[in-house]
Amino acid sequence: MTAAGFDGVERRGLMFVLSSPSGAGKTTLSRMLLEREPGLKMSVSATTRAMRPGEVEGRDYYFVDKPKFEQMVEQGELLEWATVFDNLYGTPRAPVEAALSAGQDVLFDIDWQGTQQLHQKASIDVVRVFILPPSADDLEKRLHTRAQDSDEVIRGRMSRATHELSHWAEYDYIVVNHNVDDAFAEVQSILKAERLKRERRIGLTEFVRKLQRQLEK
Ligand SMILES: Nc1nc2c(ncn2[C@@H]2O[C@H](COP(=O)(O)OP(=O)(O)O)[C@@H](O)[C@H]2O)c(=O)[nH]1
Ligand SMILES: Nc1ncnc2c1ncn2[C@@H]1O[C@H](COP(=O)(O)OP(=O)(O)O)[C@@H](O)[C@H]1O
Repeated sequence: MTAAGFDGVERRGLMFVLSSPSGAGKTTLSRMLLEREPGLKMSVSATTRAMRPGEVEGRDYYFVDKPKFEQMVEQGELLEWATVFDNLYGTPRAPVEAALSAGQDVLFDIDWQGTQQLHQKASIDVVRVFILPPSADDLEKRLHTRAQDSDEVIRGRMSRATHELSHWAEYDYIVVNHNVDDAFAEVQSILKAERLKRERRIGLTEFVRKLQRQLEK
């Protein structure tokens, strides 16, 4: 699980989690991060929910039926899984392990239940970021603007938002998504700072020893 940083110091890969009430902007911010941050790979979840217009199999989700999802659970293929809005969602284990061992960081768009499970399994490698909408009105407007869910589904998502929101204090960082560029800059700063943390940079001892030898000459 190692990656060379830009300064050549080897470090462990990290698991970068974005959670929020539905519609607060996780998907938007994830796409921006993936475009601009080399070395970051998206964990594509499996879900039993229906595909939305514009979604692509294998890019947004692996769309599976319930028996297939249950089989994945039984065979230990999921790193974590949970029921959200009456559908099942889970993180396939193999791609995450492969990315981390190839020295990549992995980005997760998962809910608080999945975040808790990941944190129990790999706490020091998990960075948890919670995205808040500026107001309930903005959240509702964003769900309508996205225009991908029926009014009934949007009502369900709004009522679940209160529940998702109640878990905000379990996260390491909180970003309020007023303006997408500002929110993105904040999320990107968190990733950059976390990549520099001493305890992840397992190559530091060797690097500093080398510096000391150079100074002693
Ligand atoms: N625990 C868990 N939650 C997931 C996973 N994939 C997606 N979710 C969460 O499921 C919720 C619903 O996702 P989705 O149906 O795509 O709607 P969205 O909230 O508008 O993005 C969101 O809170 C996601 O973060 C997963 O693999 N595990
Ligand atoms: N800062 C923002 N201001 C206005 N609209 C936004 C902002 N961030 C995201 N949106 C829009 O809100 C809708 C929901 O965002 P999305 O990223 O799909 O949320 P989530 O993945 O959290 O459900 C999308 O139409 C997106 O373009």
